[in-house]
Amino acid sequence: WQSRGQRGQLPPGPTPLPVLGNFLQLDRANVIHTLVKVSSEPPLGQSSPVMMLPDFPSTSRKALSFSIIRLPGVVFTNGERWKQMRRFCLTVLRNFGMGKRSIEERIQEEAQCLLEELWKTRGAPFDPIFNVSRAVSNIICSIVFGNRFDYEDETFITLNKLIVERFRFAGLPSAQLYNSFPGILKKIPGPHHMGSKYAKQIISFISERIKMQQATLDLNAPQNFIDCFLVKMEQEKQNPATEFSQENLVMATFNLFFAGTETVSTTLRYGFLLLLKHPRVQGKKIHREIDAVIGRDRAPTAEDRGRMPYTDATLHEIQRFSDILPMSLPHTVTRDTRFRGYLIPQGTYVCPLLSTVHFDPEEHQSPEAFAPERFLSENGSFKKQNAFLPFSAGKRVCLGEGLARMELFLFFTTVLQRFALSSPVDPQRLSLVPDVSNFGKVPPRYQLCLRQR
Ligand code: HEM
Repeated sequence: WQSRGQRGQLPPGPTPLPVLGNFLQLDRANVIHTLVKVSSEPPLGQSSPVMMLPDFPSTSRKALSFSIIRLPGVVFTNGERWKQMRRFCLTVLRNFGMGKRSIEERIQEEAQCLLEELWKTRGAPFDPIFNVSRAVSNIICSIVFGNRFDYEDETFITLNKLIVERFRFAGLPSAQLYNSFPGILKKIPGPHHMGSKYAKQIISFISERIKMQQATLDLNAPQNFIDCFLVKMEQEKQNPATEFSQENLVMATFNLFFAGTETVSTTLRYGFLLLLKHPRVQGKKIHREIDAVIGRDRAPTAEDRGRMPYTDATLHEIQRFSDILPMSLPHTVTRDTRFRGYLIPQGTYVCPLLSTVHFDPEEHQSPEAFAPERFLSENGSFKKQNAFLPFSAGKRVCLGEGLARMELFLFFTTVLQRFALSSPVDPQRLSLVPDVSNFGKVPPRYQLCLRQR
């Protein structure tokens, strides 16, 4: 109440309750729905929609800004630490992409391993969740750990399950409740602790790997992200202000491993589901384009994308429609900021709603429909859309965008080059309603059948 009265220039939002803030006004099964709805209702006397700031209880807002600034790693950090971590991660990703085996070749090889796995299904219905996530995960694993894992490796299977569950958990009401009242809920047992339990297990695996690599490190020949970080730690060990610490190593590795696995695999899973729901897109158009441009005798390459406008448009539409990070990641306003005539005070915790971009009816005709054609011009060439920000924008834009785009294209076309996808149930009955939609948007589980082409 105080801040509203004092400033009088804050963006409008629903009236918060004492202690609870706006918590009870959120549709907890679909938080994004509430946020998008409120953000698109223009306030009295204004014609343009305004960003709405959900009022979480003030204690948690403080706690969130505080923890965001202090967490180690690259994703949930700010200032000098973020600058150094981001620069380092980008350099390593780039260098490993230019090594003797490029990232493109690694993805092509992994896509062949995925095909072998898929062949084993012999047309029977299966849930693609872990086949896809293990293949995708192996790419970031080869960059951060320096090796891929066998799909049957027990540790790898467990890690992938943990990542899937951790991402899903972030979208559940219990995670939301925990974020809103961390001080109290930390002390009370219950399912809201599952998120940190999953994260701790992944972190413990990473810490073990680091120890192993530390023991065998050749300072003159670093082989992967962890090695490069260890070399940097050694070089900076006399610098008391260094950001190249053990803690940042563990969390930056966790950030890359997690972000590099779950995002791409969730998008692909949503993509295959959308193709089942819309057989016309797959059969007539994508298969035809793959046959015309790539044929059946060689593997797809990143270069093919430029000559495959329909497939490119479909991948863009899959990313727009699946909108897997509808609130992007949390940001903090670093100084008092004027926005459309309102004042957002320094230190305010804000979530850019990427959903309002992807489902903006003024930018996309019938935004609820899946229509790759919206990314095509009249003559059939690829048409860029401004209202397309799955990787967000600005200084904090996704660090793995280039890698993600290459993975999406190569995994998608390699699978579709060899298989026709079909659903064991009538496509009309397939649901596209996300399993959870909050921090992350997760597609419902479904069964898929593959027929060799
Ligand atoms: C389809 C795949 C992906 C999508 C949709 C996606 C989306 C995003 C979004 C929306 C952000 C937040 C940007 C912001 O704060 O404004 C982000 C950040 C980030 N992503 Fe991705 N991402 C994807 C794949 C990847 C991959 C493969 C990696 C691994 C290399 C990765 C690593 C990161 C990291 C480290 C950040 C934090 C960057 C920073 O804070 O400076 N992402 N991503």
